Amino acid sequence: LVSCTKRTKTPKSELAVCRYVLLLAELEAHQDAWPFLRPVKLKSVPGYKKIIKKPMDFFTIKEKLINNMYLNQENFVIDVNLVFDNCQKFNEDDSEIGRAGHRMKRFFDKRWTELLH
Ligand SMILES: Cn1cc(C(=O)NCCN2CCCC2)ccc1=O
Repeated sequence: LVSCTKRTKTPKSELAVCRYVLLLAELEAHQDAWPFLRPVKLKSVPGYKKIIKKPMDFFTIKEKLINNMYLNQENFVIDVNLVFDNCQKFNEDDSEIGRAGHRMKRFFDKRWTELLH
């Protein structure tokens, strides 16, 4: 993984990876992150496997980040939004996990915009 703490000038793409690492750490530390920290256990959540075609979670995103699988920033945002879109598809808005998903999405959108400027 790039050294995010190195003070020398790093190429644009390495700065982007640092932005993702920082943002992902903030998502994982959020109090409403608990439903999204690990892959949903397909055996213990009835219907999830059938309804959600592309499961995604913060831990999987971190793995992909560490294995340098995000060639451009769009793919990182696509996976983060997949977490929230899956959540909205599977959970009622007025449910514990549904509300957590909306709060996490609002938080992400705000921080992503702030980090871009
Ligand atoms: C995102 N999402 C997550 C779940 C879920 O059950 N997550 C496990 C929550 N664990 C319980 C103890 C520790 C964390 C179900 C539906 C869904 O859309």
